[in-house]
Amino acid sequence: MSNAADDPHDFDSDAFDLNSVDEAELISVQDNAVQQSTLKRKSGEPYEPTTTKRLRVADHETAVFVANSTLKTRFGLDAFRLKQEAAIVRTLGGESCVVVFPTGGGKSLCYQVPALCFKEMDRSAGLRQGHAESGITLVVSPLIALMKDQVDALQRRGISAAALDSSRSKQEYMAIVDSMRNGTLDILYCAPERLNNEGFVGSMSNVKGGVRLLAIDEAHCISEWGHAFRPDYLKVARFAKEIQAERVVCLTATATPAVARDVCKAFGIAEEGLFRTATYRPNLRLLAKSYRTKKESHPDLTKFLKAHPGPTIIYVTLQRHTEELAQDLRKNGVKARHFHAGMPAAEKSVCQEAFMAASDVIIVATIAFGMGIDKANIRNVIHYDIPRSLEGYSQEIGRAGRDGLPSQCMLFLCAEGLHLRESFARGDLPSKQSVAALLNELFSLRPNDLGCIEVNLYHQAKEHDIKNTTLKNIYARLELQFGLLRETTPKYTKYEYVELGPLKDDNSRTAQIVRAGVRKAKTLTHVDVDAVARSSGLERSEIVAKLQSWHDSARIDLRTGGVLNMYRVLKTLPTVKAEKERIVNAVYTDLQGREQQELDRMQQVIDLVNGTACFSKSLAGHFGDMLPSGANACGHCTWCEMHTPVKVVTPEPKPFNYDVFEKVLKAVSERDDARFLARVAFGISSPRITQAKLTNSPVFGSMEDYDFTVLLKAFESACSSANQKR
Ligand SMILES: Nc1ncnc2c1ncn2[C@@H]1O[C@H](COP(=O)(O)OP(=O)(O)OP(=O)(O)O)[C@@H](O)[C@H]1O
Repeated sequence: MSNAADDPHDFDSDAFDLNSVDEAELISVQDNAVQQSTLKRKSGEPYEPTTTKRLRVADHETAVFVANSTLKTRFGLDAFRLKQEAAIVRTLGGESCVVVFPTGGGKSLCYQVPALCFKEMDRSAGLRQGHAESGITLVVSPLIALMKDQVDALQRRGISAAALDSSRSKQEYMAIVDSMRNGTLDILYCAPERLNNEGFVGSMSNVKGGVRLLAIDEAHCISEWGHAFRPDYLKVARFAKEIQAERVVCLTATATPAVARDVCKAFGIAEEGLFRTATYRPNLRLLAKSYRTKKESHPDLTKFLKAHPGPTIIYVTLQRHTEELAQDLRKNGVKARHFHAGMPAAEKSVCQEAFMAASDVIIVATIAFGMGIDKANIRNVIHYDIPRSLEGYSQEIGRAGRDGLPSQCMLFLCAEGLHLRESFARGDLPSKQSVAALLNELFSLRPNDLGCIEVNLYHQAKEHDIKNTTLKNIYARLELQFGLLRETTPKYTKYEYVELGPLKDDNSRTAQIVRAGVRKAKTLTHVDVDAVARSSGLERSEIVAKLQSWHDSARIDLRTGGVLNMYRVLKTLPTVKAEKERIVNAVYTDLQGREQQELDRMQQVIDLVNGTACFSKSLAGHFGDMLPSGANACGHCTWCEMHTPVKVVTPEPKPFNYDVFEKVLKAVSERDDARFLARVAFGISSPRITQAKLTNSPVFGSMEDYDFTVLLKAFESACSSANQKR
C-alpha cells in the first residue's frame, strides 16, 4: 500500500498543525502568571460540573421561552427539531448532556442557542453584573475547515464568534483574547490539540464570567472503544475540570450504546442527559453485492449508476483509486470526478462546488469527501471498498436522501477491498521491541530546567518504526494511565527569516538582544532561540514574540520548523527494569487490543450483509435502536428482497509459497523484527519500510493473499533461526 489513503484514524491531519504562528508561546507570555496556579487544581477524578460559578438553576419555563425566542430572533428558525429543545433546556438548567443526532440533524444549535441564552437568562434572573459577566461557550471541534464555516455563518447572523487556529495573525489572535477577557465574545471554537497548551488552559480558567458551556463536537472520539478514538480527546474531561466549565454538551452523529456510556461516564452525565434520535431512515435502501474481483464488478457499477441517476458519492479507500475509478467511469460514458484530501485546496473546492451545484455529478472520493457537505438530494452513496466500520458506513450513507426521497446505498464486497482494509487495521501495531526501545529511550531522558522532556515525534516514529498516530496514543497512555507525563505547549526548534524591512528602528532591549544573537547566512538569518534565551536571561517566549511582531509588521518573513513536543515530567521516570517492562507490557497489550478491535469492526460490516436478517434492522440494533414499532424488516434492503446472505467470495487458500517467501528474505537482509518482514510481504507500509524504500520493491505486497498471522509466524521462525546462527 504505497499509495496514500485518507488516514481513517485522523480527520484531515493537516487541520491540526500549529505551524506558522507560535501563538502557543504568545499566550503563555500573557498567562504565565495565572497558568501555574490553575494547573495546581488538576486532579484525576471524573469531571463534575462546577457549582462554584453556577448562580442559579434556570427555571424550566423561562428556559423554554428564552430558547424558543432566541431560535426565532437570532437564527430565524420557527421551531426546534428532534430533541433539540429538550437538550437545550436541560443545558440551560445547568446540567450536562450528550446529544446523538444524525449528520445534519441540527446538533450545532444545541450549543449555539444556549450560548446566546445565558445573557438573557442572567438578565431575567437579575444575576451577574451585565454583559461582560456572562462568560463564554467554548467549542472543541477537530475540523478547522468546519469551524471556520460555523464561525462565518454565526458572524453573518451578527453573533460574536471566533475560532482559534494556527492561521490567525498575532493581531487577530490578540483581538480574540481581548474579546474573551472583556466579555464580548460569545462562542469560541478550538481544536482538541489546543488543550495541550498550558497557557490556553490558564486563559480559559480566567475568562471573565467563566466558561458557561463546553461543547465537544465529534464526542465519540473520547471513547477508547469507539471507531475514531483520538488520544487528545481523552484529555477533554480533565480540561473541563481544570477550567471549571459549568456544564458540558457532547455531540456526535454515531455512538453505539457502549460509546455513549463511555462519553456519559467521562463527564458524569446521568442517563436522562442522553438525547438520542432514531437511526432508521426509511427512504434509504441498503443494498450489497459480492464479487470475486474488482474488475468483475466494474460493468455492474456502470449499470447501477445509469439505472439510478442523480448526485452520487462513490467511496473508495485509496486516494489513487479515486482518480483511476473516475477515469474508468468517464471512459464508460459516466460523468465522474474524483476527490481526496491530498488534492490542492483550489481543486478540492472546484470539485465540491460542482457537486453542490449540479444534479448529475458523480464523485469518486475517499472519506474526506462529505464532511460538512450539506446537499439534500444525494441519490446514491456507493461503497466500492468495504467501509472501516458500521459507524463509518452509517455516517457515510447518512449523506444520502436528506430530502426524504428514495435513495440507494450500495455496498460492493470484494476480497481486494477486504485486503486493503485489513492492511490498514494491521498497519498501526508496531512490534513489541519497537515499543520497548521507544520507552527505554524515553525513560532515560533527563528533564530540562523546566522539568520537561523534549521529543521529536517525527524522528521517533522513523527511528522506532511506529506510526505517528500510534506514537501519540502511547504518550497519551503514559500521561493518563500512568500519570508520568503531561503534554504541554510544543515548541519550534528552527526559526529563520528573510529581512524585508529595517529592523534597526526597533530599539527595545529584546530587539537588541535578538539582533545580536542571530547568525546570518546568504539569504536567511537563523535564530537559535534557546541559545539566545540562555545567554540573555530572556524568556524563550519573549524572543518568539519579538520575531513574530517583526513578521506581523512585514519587517521579516519568518519561517519556523522542527516541532518539538514537550512533556512535563510528573513522576520520576522508571529506572528499574521490572517496572519498565511492566509499562511496556501494558502499553503493548493495549495496542494489540486496538488492532483486534479494528479487525472486529471490519467483520461487523461483513456480518451485516452476510447475516440472515434485515440490514436496516441489524444496523439500527448496532446503535441500540430498533425499526419503528419494533418491526422485523424494512422491506427494501438486499436481505428483505432476496433472503440470501451476501457472502464474501474469498479466493481459495493457497499453499504456502516458499519461493516467494525466500525472495522477501533475500530482498530484506534484517532479521531483527518479524513484523517488519511480514509487513513488507503483506504490503503494509511503515516509517521504516518507507525509509528503506521497500514500497517500490517487487517483494512489497508479494504475499498479500496470505493470512497475515501465518506470515508473521513464518517470519518469526526465520528471524529466530537467523539469530541463533549468529
Ligand atoms: N430546528 C431547526 N429548524 C430548521 N433548520 C434547522 C434546525 N436545526 C438545524 N437546522 C439546520 O439544519 C442544518 C444542519 O444543522 P447542523 O449543521 O447543526 O447539523 P449537525 O447535526 O451539526 O450536522 P453534522 O453532523 O454534519 O455536523 C443547518 O442548515 C441548520 O441550520
